[in-house]
Amino acid sequence: MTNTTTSTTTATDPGTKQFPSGTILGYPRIGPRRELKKALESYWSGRTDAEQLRSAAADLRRSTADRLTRLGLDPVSGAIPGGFSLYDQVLDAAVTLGAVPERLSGVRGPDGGIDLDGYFSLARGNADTAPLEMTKWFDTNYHYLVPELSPDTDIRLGSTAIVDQFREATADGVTTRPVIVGPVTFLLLSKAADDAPSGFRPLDRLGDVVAAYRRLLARLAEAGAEWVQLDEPGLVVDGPNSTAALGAARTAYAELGAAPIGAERPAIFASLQYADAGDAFAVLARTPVEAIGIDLVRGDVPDLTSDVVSGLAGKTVVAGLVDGHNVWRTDLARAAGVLERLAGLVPSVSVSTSTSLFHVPHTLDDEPSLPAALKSWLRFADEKVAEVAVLARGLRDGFDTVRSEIEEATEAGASRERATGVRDGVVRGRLAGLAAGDFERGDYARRRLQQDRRLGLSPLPTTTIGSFPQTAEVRAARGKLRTGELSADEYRDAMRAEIARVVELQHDLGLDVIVHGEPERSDMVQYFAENLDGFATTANGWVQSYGSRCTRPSILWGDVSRPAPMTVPWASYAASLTEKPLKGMLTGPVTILAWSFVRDDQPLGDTARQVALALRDEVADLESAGIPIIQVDEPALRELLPLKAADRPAYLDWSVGAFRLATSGVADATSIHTHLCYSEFGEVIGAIDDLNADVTSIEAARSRMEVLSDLRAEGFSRGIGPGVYDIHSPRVPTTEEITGLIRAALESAPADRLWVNPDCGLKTRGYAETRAALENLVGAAHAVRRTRAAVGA
Ligand SMILES: Nc1nc2c(c(=O)[nH]1)N[C@@H](CNc1ccc(C(=O)N[C@@H](CCC(=O)N[C@@H](CCC(=O)N[C@@H](CCC(=O)O)C(=O)O)C(=O)O)C(=O)O)cc1)CN2
Ligand code: MET
Ligand SMILES: [Zn+2]
Repeated sequence: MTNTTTSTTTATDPGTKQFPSGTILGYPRIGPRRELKKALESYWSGRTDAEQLRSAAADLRRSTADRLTRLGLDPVSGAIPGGFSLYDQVLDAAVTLGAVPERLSGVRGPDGGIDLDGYFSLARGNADTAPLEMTKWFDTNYHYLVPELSPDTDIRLGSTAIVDQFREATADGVTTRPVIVGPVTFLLLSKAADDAPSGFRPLDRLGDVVAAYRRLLARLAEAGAEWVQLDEPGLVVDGPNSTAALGAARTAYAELGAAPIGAERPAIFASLQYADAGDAFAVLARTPVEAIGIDLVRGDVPDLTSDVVSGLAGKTVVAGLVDGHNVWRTDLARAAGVLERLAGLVPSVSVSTSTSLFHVPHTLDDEPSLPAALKSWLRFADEKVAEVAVLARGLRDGFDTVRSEIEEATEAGASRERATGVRDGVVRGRLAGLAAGDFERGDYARRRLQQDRRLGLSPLPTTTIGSFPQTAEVRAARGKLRTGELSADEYRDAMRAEIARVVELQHDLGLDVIVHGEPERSDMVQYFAENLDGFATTANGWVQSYGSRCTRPSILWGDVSRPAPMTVPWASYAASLTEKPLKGMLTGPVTILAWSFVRDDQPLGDTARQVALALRDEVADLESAGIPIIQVDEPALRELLPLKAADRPAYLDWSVGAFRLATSGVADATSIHTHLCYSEFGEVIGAIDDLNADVTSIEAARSRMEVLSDLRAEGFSRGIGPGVYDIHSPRVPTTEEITGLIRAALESAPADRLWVNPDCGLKTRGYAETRAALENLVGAAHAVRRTRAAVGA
């Protein structure tokens, strides 16, 4: 193979440094052993002070820069990205712009700035104010904070933390590449504040936002930054704002690029991520940015018309060939091929990850229990950095110089294809034998009649979403099981004791439908992964989900089957303690996929149906054990909705199909519930109806029941439980507030279909607030029942 890139560097403006040949778009912030989580939680609880938090964060940034240097990124050419955040990168962008909504202006310090506690109040709320809303970052399980803008939000360079961090690294001899969410994506991810006039769109503030970014870039240039990365994944998403977004990108980057490079700004690297670059690539090619990043894991090499290629003069195309969002080893031969092809087409090419690596765990080196064969197919963040370094060396010195690394990767891929467990004839045979009837239940009216008769519930039945607070004692017991300090029997007894306490609490509170409380689950996906064949779980593979909260996504590597019942003993034990109906609790196939790292060697729909069949067996066993209600949670149904409109119908088809396959084996008298949260459901309302669940509980408290009118418009006519208690905050809602929400819900759904429940599970809450809030929830349901009975409704 030949090296075609060395001659291209001259195309770049002589004032501009060449973009580094290999880089990553971002790196995990939480720390290999969750150092940031621990520092944050200890600061929030008052055990440590601001200075200790600042120094823990600085230590983390320093050890990250050291590690990335050791792994082969150049410490002085801007190959090492900044992009650290104490909580969230979108919040950081908002704070950089000083963009604090009027309702939260109390978080400003005396000098008008936002100090550490103000920052955390925006993220987590305080005694007086609700925090910014939190929602999913593109199609991932990471949650960002939603900035609120109005025509008079004060937008100006409000914080220079990003400049300070650049200087901090420089002092250590590392020239980083500061990273910030780009101006257009920032506005696309923002929402209009409640007090904004109707018709206002955040994009209307583009001029002010760009002016503030211009000042930020000037400060970075002054500090010596040669490159800055502006993340613009918002530009690749199909949606009602797509056209406006591309127009805004033209304006924003013409304006930012007009400033003289070196003196007033660093060279600009605009990165597109999470999907095919589509039209955004050509748009950016025509702006005066110096580098454009594209996701070549999810997307293809862009159309390189002569017009686009001439726009690329002086620019570097940064090819995202190492997957930032999944853990499989890169097919280096394929990646090298793409790089060589690109190098022949455009003036200058570099290699990178497809997205920031903060979606994957730190390192495989801290996973002694993962089987060696599986490990040889995997790459976590550090190992991916090494892959980038290999490809960059190939680009610079010719791919012959990395021949052995390429061959090793090819061999690992071949061994994965042949490995036992990757293909299981029994599982495949079962899938091949599925018929249309396996996805269908009986007529809803008949189901409803039989379930009503069996359950005998009052109108507006009360229930919870499944989990009760995960206490330190419960987690400690699981810790002791792992270390062998508790035997399996002792652990089972500890969980049973917890279940008994939770059932008794629900009796005390007067809840109508009882749950076992999920104490045995470290996580609602990991628990099932631990009990199913085809999955592996990690010891330290933590990934940030929001703020200090992390998950250890499981690795779905082979064909999936269920060796034994997973939840039946817990549910049966809980049922034995109560006369009231017990609701069994499972995580649905789509959510199990969404929150795991999933094999990339077959269509997701096939994998989803395998998981669905395993769950179908569990549903059947719960039914045989006499459990009358089975809830199958699908909070991630919206999360996996493809960013490209053309891919959505096929996704909705397989995702809805997998849920139906898991739940359609039951008799009419068995009630199937589902639960959805953490998303805006507008775009998947039709799919929610198609799930064909008897009852759907859905997050609604913060949006004051908005979702109900959408459901009504869709003709949704089965049971519905809009959340009336926002479990994301420790605040206890009053009986009056909840009564108000139930009455609001009654305007969109009749009383005989309405359930009363919280927004989501209670695992992150404490017992004191949980008890108080549920007391008010039951009180509110009873109050509404009484007034309706009095007027004969
Ligand atoms: N996978 C997933 N994604 C999700 C959700 C979810 O529940 N699961 N919910 C939504 C919001 N996201 C969330 C993500 C994480 C957490 C969360 O609370 N995570 C916990 C960890 C939960 C866990 O895995 N717990 C384990 C391990 C706990 C632990 O830290 N153990 C200690 C030892 C404990 C001891 O001995 O006391 C240790 O390893 O150091 C367990 O209970 O077994 C945390 O960050 O603190 C909540 C919501 C959307 N996405
Ligand atoms: C993120 S959805 C959570 C549903 C689960 N049953 C729970 O209550 O925790
Ligand atoms: Zn939920």
